[in-house]
Amino acid sequence: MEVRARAPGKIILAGEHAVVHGSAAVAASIGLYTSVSLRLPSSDVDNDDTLTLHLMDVGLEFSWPIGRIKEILPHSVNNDASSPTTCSEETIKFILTVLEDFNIPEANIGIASGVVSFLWLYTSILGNKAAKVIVSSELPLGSGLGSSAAFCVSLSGAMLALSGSVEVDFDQDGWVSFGEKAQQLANKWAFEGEKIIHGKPSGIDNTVSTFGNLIKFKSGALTCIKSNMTLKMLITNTKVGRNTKALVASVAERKKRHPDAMTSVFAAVDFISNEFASIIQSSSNFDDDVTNNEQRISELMEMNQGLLRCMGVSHTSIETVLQTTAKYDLTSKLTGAGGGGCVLTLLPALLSATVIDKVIGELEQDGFQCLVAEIGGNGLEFRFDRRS
Ligand SMILES: Nc1ncnc2c1ncn2[C@@H]1O[C@H](COP(=O)(O)OP(=O)(O)O)[C@@H](O)[C@H]1O
Ligand SMILES: C[C@@](O)(CCOP(=O)(O)O)CC(=O)O
Ligand SMILES: [Mg+2]
Repeated sequence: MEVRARAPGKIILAGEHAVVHGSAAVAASIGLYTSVSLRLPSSDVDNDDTLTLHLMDVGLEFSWPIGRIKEILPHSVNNDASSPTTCSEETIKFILTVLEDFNIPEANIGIASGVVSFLWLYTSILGNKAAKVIVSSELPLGSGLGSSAAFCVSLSGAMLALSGSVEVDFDQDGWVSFGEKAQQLANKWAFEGEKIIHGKPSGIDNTVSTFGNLIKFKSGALTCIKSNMTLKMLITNTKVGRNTKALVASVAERKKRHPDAMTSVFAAVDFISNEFASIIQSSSNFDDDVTNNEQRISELMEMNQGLLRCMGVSHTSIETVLQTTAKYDLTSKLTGAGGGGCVLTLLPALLSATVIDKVIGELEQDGFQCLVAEIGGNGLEFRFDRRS
């Protein structure tokens, strides 16, 4: 039996980092997906009693005899897919030492936390069944577009679909969404996976990846944003690698050193995100309103970027993108954890295609990679392959 699941990446329009400290943030799913194929052996011939994980994006394959899985993660014998649990620091460290056997190349060392996350989710949701799992993604990894959340959400979705603990319709054709209860459970499990990769995630990335669309998120609570404003954002990948866990920890350290100043910074971000959400929610399609709203959004993005600088998460590559887009009177801000990664540039509705092509040309000349992605599409979906 084979199930496939896919979950989208995201952009954070306002409020990254501050959201970890209780401020509001606004995010949207994007039309780039991480996909998982999960196959349980259907016959004894198929069953070689191993759990295999193939990570296509980094060309790595991991395999464990089921007996070894029971030794490493004994909770797999008594797993309970319906109650998400946190992997302890001790267990994370232990699994990381077990992964040393695989000699993961230094360039891909960040992948180890993704593998720990996989093992935790798998053994918690499906116990110690043999299986072959393949993951591939359209998202750049470690670039601020939420690949870690899309990884955890798509894995949780595929695992839950075969766990017997949520209701799924095996007879539907094509990609289908889970029901509300299954979505909630997949989101909770994905959050547990994100904790292993991010350390202290806010939960915004897994939530927007699970439910899709445009959301406002504050202190774990989600508000769906209904908007008829066509928001067009250019996404520029600086291709400077960074790690969300380290950046989130560096902001927490800065908060410890300057609690009052940082609390004020986070409070300012809260106002920015709330205003951002209310502009896109209330917008009309009259040309004057669109231009006026775009100007307000552009100013909020500029202020948010300034505050992200105060948090210490900008980077020279990000500042270069900002300077290039400013030459064309366009406003940009980093998205996600910063420190490199991706930058968003607001593309006003009346901006000509010629100008857009020129900006993209100049950014690509500097060695950056530009993406134009659909904003606010579907969240987690699954499909069954009946041939297997
Ligand atoms: N397709 C994938 N294959 C393997 N690991 C992945 C994949 N997508 C995400 N990951 C895990 O997530 C990590 C990147 O997460 P993170 O630093 O939060 O950046 P972002 O979420 O912005 O892409 C990777 O180092 C890896 O552990
Ligand atoms: C910095 C943060 O706000 C977003 C991180 O996003 P990403 O992993 O860089 O895609 C952290 C979080 O909210 O968990
Ligand atoms: Mg991430």
